Amino acid sequence: MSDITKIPCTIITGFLGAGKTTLVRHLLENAGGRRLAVLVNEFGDLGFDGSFIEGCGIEGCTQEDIVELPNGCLCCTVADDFVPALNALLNRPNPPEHILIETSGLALPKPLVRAFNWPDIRSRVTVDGVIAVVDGPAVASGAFAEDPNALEAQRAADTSVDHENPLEEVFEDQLLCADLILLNKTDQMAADDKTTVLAEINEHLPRAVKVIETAHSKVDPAVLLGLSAAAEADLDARPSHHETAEDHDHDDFESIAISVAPVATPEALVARVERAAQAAGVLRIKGFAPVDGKPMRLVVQGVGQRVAYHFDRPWKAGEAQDGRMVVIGLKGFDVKAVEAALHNG
Ligand SMILES: Nc1nc2c(ncn2[C@@H]2O[C@H](COP(=O)(O)OP(=O)(O)OP(=O)(O)O)[C@@H](O)[C@H]2O)c(=O)[nH]1
Repeated sequence: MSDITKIPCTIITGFLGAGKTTLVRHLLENAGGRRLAVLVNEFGDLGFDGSFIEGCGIEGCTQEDIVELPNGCLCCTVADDFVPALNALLNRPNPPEHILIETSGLALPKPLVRAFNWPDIRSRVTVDGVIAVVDGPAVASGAFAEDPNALEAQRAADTSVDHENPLEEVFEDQLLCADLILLNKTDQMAADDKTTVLAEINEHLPRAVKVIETAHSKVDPAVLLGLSAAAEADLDARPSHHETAEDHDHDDFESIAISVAPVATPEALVARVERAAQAAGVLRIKGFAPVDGKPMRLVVQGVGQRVAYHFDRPWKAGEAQDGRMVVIGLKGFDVKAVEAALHNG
């Protein structure tokens, strides 16, 4: 059980585009008066999810409650970024009652959980629970399944290779560390697919972990917060492909930011992003752009081949109306094709 004098932290993990930011927003909107703070970590170099959450307009949620840790992997920058950011939250005159940590979709959660044993913070915080958000349709489409041909080729080249593809490895690590799993985007899944995906998730789990089906990450906060898992004291129950932060680098993935010019209509940018998403190795595209004659900022994001858009907020006075898209992909993804698609349509 967790110590009630420690501030509970919930780690939200889940692959790129699974619905983590949507979940954080939902929890903030339904905090029921509880003082929440959010630490957001990004893989790409554009602080982004934080800006989505900041723009939420949720009552009681101020800019200082959202702390962004851009550029990289939380678990690898524990001393430099994570511990100081957490300490800054804890040292506030009115510290949060519960902290949500949204990890990058490519982060492995276990090293982050381990970081809660750092002397600086160990007596002050505890991991209340690790929540893994699963992109149901992506799993159903085989996005994380191992490619038998690739595996065979890898094995032939290197007998030490014990795992499948890097996507499956990250996906598995996130499930293996979870105290609770959200099977999300069920609004886009047929009943058969749900059964298959639930079976696939269960296959990966080393222990009994509850799976909740959700659409748009909607789940009662009372179910998610207050699990009292004290995960940092329970690391052995959470096997991982990478047991230490040193043991994992991010060589498997890379990201770039690309400037985009103002567009005439949202559909014009959506069409470009759809084409860019077809380039080999692309996993996630998201960003914003100005639309001719519109006072609002257009947000466009793609997960796999599915692209969505909305206007999130008015451009601020004096803010440069520069369009930028962040593209995350497997190492060596076809950057030229992505640039051509985003620039020329
Ligand atoms: N149809 C459907 N769309 C969803 C659902 N949950 C999230 N989305 C959409 O999926 C996209 C990605 O959602 P996010 O919440 O940004 O996902 P994320 O896990 O934070 O993404 P990264 O931070 O890039 O890893 C957005 O366009 C969401 O609106 C869902 O349950 N159903």
